[in-house]
Amino acid sequence: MPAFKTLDDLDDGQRVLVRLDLNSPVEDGQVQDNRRFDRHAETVRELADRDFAVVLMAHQGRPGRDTFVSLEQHADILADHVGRPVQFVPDTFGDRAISAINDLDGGEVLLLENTRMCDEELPEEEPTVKAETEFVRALAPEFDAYVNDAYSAAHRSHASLVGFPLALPAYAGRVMETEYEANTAIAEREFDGNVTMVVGGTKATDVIDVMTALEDKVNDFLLGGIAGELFLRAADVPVGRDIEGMDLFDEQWEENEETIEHILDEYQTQIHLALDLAFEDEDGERDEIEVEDIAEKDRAFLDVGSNTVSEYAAFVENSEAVFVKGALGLFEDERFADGTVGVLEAIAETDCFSVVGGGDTSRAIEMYGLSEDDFDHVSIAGGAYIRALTGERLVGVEALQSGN
Ligand SMILES: Nc1ncnc2c1ncn2[C@@H]1O[C@H](COP(=O)(O)OP(=O)(O)OP(=O)(O)O)[C@@H](O)[C@H]1O
Ligand SMILES: O=C(O)[C@H](O)COP(=O)(O)O
Repeated sequence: MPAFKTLDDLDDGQRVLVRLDLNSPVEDGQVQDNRRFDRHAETVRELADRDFAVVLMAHQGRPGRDTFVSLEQHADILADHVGRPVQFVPDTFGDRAISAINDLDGGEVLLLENTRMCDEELPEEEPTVKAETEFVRALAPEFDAYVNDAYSAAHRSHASLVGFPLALPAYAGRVMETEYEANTAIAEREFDGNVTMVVGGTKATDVIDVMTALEDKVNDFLLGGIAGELFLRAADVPVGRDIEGMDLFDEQWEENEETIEHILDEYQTQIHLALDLAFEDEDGERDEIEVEDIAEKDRAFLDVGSNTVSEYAAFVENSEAVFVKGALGLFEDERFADGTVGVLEAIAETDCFSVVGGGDTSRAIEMYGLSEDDFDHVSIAGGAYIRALTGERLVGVEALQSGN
């Protein structure tokens, strides 16, 4: 059990400051609705129903990027999910924010402006330093308690995440609680049978870190995506050609070649590589080729093939627990979704303990009509999920734990 307090330990009707992670894709200035809103709405609704005056903090993007925008749109999207109005004030901790907080009654919800618009939020510093910022010192006296629900940002030592737990009694929100439990399961739980990990996606370094950290915990790694092709390359298969506009292979190969070759050599029996791969033929259709028939690096591969899916599905069926990190193909294009979706379907049909993580990969569940209920947990975390899998500590979680 996590050594942090939860909403069950909090008396109703108080004034609470709640950190969410509503960091979202932004297209042409429009904030895109996504699963983070839906998940956090549960925590917000519970607090409002219990008559708390609920003040929310969250971040969006990083200074200098197109995604660094106000949280005004987030308030409207969140209100739809919570089923209650969510007021918004374009201020982080100044007079306007304090006045809006003072005007808030029990059962009402207010969202403050993007925490990263406050200069003291971002530089990564020790919690004790963050607790002394004006940001924390101005807001904390307005509240009885601080709730952190932003598991997916818990790897950042920012003021809104690590400063407030030192200034107020601190509690974990419902998202924090469930994400923590599921994502640390691979490190902390003992499973009776086989533990399988599906690793794909575009980030070779992440995949390598996960495999190295979990070699004792995981019986079988099923590889796909760009990472899988880099491992095939290490096994002397001439693959890893980029599609136009993407530079996914050569740089990552140069950076990771030695480590990939070492891992392949060291953990041979645990590592399973694609048997066949899919590509786009001259007519724009999906076609497949056996890996052993690939003679030249003359085309880009965009998915694992159907024999690979069958083999990977068989591993899944014999597993006690399956963890997923990264997609097996370019699933956003329907022609190349078979690998990712086929393996997710196999997991959904099997009665194993399952966790699916990674912002992109978990999107495939929604896109292809799978039900989240068929998985034990679908994480809304990216960087924090990887860190949890590799056993790395999360400062935001530690700040909650040390306050108790
Ligand atoms: N063969 C391929 N060619 C091009 N893209 C691929 C291929 N295989 C997988 N991908 C892409 O990998 C992406 C997922 O990779 P990523 O490493 O970002 O994983 P994630 O765990 O879902 O995300 P994140 O870590 O960012 O939250 C998908 O968007 C998919 O299109
Ligand atoms: O979206 C995320 O993964 C988290 O909100 C962290 O965002 P960051 O990588 O910009 O700190």
